Amino acid sequence: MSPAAIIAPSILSADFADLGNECSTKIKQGADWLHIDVMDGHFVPNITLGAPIVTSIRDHVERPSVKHGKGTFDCHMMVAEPKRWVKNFQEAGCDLFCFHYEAAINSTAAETPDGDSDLNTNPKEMIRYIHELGMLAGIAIKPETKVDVLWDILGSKNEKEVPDMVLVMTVKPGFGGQSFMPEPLTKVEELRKRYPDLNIEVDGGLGPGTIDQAAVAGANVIVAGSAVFGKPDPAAVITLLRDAVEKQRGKL
Ligand SMILES: O=C(CO)[C@H](O)[C@H](O)COP(=O)(O)O
Repeated sequence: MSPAAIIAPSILSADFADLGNECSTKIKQGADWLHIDVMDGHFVPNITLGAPIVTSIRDHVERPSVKHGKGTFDCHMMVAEPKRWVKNFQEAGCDLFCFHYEAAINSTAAETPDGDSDLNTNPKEMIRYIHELGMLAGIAIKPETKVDVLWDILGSKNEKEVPDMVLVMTVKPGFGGQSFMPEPLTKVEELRKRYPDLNIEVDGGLGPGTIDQAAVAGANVIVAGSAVFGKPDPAAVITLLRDAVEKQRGKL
């Protein structure tokens, strides 16, 4: 059976002028994690936020007391040079650092803000580095990236190099409010078949109309931005998303 449902509202659709309150309210309304979309204007054609904002919202949301627990900051790093920001985000209060496979393999520079210039951004090295800094590690793939690129990483004999979560994008990364792409769900199915215990996250266009397809495919970590923030009853949407996943797990 797949792991329990985890609902992670994407703050991309929050009121940024009231971000601390928006985040703490979503946790009170039943969210498990907060999905924090970090965009650098290079990896994706949009700019959002950096570590100082994560530090500010951390003051409003208690740190999880257990691994994967309530209040986990799931930082989705849509940045061209993810290794530069690992330490920076750990210090800011990030719990799960999720980088893009495509960025890691194409990254040429990895100088951190401290001047640490380790140029090795191989995905397994990245995962080890994130774990050494005490965070959970996630690896994300864009809709056009084949799932096969993950087999070597997920099959690593060194547990420090194995990710805690795989994120399968169901929209092109860059903007909230896009239409859900069903094609990437075949990747979720294959991941779930091979790795029954893996946390598999889907992100992009998820809401009441699309959650069932994602849940049937085997996703258990559900990111939803525009379907949750600014809606009249966010708690009801969060419950609906959770129930769809739990139904597939035979828990409802
Ligand atoms: O990573 C993202 C975009 O790159 C967002 O997290 C995602 O699109 C969520 O927004 P919505 O639920 O409105 O589609």
